[in-house]
Amino acid sequence: MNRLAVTVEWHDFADGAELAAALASQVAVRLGDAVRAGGTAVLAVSGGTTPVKLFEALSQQDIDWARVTVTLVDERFVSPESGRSNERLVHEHLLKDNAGKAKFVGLYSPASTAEAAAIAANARIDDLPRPFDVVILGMGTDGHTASFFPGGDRLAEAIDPGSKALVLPMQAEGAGEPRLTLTLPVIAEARFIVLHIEGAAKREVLERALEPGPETEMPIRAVLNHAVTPVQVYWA
Ligand SMILES: O=C(O)[C@H](O)[C@@H](O)[C@H](O)[C@H](O)COP(=O)(O)O
Repeated sequence: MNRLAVTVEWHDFADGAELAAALASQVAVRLGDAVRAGGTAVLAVSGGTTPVKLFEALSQQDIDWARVTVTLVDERFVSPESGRSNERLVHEHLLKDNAGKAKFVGLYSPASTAEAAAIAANARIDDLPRPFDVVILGMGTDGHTASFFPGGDRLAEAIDPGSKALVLPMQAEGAGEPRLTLTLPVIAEARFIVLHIEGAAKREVLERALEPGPETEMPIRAVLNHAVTPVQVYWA
């Protein structure tokens, strides 16, 4: 495996609340700087259960949210009304209060198949300024991030650093519904990449992923190996 220079910077916290406050403040600084420098900023967030406290803390940050576009790292191919929808999660916990002024670009659209929805999402992501300013990733205990699931039907393309696609559909044993995911290049090129994980089990999984091994076995390795900036690990 071509192991590039992997740099991670650890930021450890006593608990999730302390982590959420610190990370929300750091993300707000980065977004504020980006807006002052270029007029706009793009933040891509992941779903799941871990980021809820972070989203709540972010929604209170006092920055020029009207110039920020929030998008998703990945999405379940379900309607935004579904309890499984990341778009719904972001609307409920992040796009409110101060952050209610932000624009939102989702990955889901009511297409007949995840493939068709991915093509539509690809066009929407292509319309956004890149590289993104901030990308916040989660990780599963199987070593997946985004919807880069081990055994995923489109995993090879999704983690190909030369992928021309920006969004791909993904089906995998551990994924539940069909997924829509940003591809590796969109994530790896971001100006500030955060990996937000909580608990001892996920820390052990990440430490194993930092050892040499196939990216297809622990797809978080694809981000660790190709990120253009040090991956900021926020752990509690
Ligand atoms: O849509 C999703 O599920 C996420 O984008 C996914 O990549 C998530 O970050 C991990 O599965 C961790 O999820 P938890 O935070 O729920 O452990």
